[in-house]
Amino acid sequence: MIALSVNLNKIALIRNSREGNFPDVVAHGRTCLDAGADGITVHPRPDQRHIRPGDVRDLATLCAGRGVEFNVEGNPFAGAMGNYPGLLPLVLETGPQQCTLVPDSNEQLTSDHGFDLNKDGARLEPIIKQLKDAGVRVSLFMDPDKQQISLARDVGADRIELYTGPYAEAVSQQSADLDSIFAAHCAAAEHALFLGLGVNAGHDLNLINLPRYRTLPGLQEVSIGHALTVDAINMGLTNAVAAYVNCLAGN
Ligand SMILES: CC(=O)[C@@H](O)[C@H](O)COP(=O)(O)O
Ligand SMILES: NCC(=O)COP(=O)(O)O
Repeated sequence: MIALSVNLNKIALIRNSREGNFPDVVAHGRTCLDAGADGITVHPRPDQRHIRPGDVRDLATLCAGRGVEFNVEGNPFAGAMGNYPGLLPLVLETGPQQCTLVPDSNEQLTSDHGFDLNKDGARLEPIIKQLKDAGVRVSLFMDPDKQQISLARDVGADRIELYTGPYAEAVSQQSADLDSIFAAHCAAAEHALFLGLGVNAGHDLNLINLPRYRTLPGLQEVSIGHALTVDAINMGLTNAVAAYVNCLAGN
């Protein structure tokens, strides 16, 4: 079974376009879980363009109460900004089951690459240890590069999350490179499994590109937000979550 973790960033983005709490991010998280999602993902960014620290606290409480996985993503090097305390303090305070470390700069529109662990491995290692000592599973956002994935194991990660943006783009463009891109993801996943790492995946996955991606060897979890939120506009959130659950089950 491949777990579906629904990313609520885009619900928060709409909420932040007005004063007040509409739509309510926690209520939408509850609806996703009621509809069959296995967990919730958020990616707080220092500029608080969508998820705010208070959302992380409230969703941690929701997920703990439901006994489901809470996955907090972000850049561990970004530091505090305003009332954003920095990823590590927020994760250590809220105790999610999983923290996915992502090498984003504050200026990025969205995540667009995995870690270069030749560059960042040494400073990630103590952060990973601190998170694991606190009982938080650590996943690293990675490109499908076997040498880099070996380094992910060496710095102590539990899992990798394969960055699926280029795969999704190749599907949407009907690119001639699609088969080789997916083959590289499969080889990367096999390598991670061989090293004892778990395999997650995410970014721009949708109902069109997921049927193939779900066949990735050993895939444990996908986190999906943008496309699922757009689908929810058309079909409703409960139906959208159910569609993704069915798709992951191969139906
Ligand atoms: C790591 C990843 O691929 C997603 O978390 C993505 O970065 C979503 O973040 P935004 O919703 O800010 O684009
Ligand atoms: N980790 C990927 C994620 O949480 C969702 O990304 P997207 O579906 O919003 O592109």
